Amino acid sequence: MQLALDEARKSPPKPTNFCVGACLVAPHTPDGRDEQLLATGYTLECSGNTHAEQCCFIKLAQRYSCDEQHVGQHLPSHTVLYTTMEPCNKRSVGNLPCVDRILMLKTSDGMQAIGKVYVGVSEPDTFVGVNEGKKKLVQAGIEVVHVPGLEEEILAVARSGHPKEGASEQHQLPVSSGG
Ligand SMILES: Nc1nc(=O)c(N)c(NC[C@H](O)[C@H](O)[C@H](O)COP(=O)(O)O)[nH]1
Ligand SMILES: [Zn+2]
Repeated sequence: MQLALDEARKSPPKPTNFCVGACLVAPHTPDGRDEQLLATGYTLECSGNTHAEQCCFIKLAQRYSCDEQHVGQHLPSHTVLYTTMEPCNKRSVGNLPCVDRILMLKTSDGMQAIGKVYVGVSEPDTFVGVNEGKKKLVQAGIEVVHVPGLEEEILAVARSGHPKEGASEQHQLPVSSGG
């Protein structure tokens, strides 16, 4: 999760979303395959209003010269996604939520390419209320695991573009005395 947090710190702060970081990892296997970092991503890394998880998939699609929805065929089985904030389930108009992007990634034998998602924090209800995404992932057989211990740092980075608590009072314009 630390690597994902390091990625999140690279995201340009904005008041209208969170700075999130993600990475895709092929875990080591009993038959000796070493753990391998497949891709990293952070919010707004790729052009457009892109999310961290989405950037991982975009970069892999570029690497494999395929469409984003076919990236799954190039992923080893049981690929793991680390994301500092749980994948979104609702986006602004015209953007596919990251939960749906994860679910569409299938291996060549039709299995979910991503088998496990580690999240640093649940999504605060700042923008979209309750994020129902975890349920959809679990229903598809994807394990969602909360990694405790970095919540404060993750949220501080995520909100780095948001107005500071109480800041609004300091910048209130003096009320004109009419006239
Ligand atoms: N998991 C996750 N990764 C990200 O990279 C990111 N920026 C968010 N943020 C969630 C937040 O709810 C949405 O950013 C707002 O709802 C605005 O939605 P848009 O991003 O404009 O579609 N969540
Ligand atoms: Zn998202």
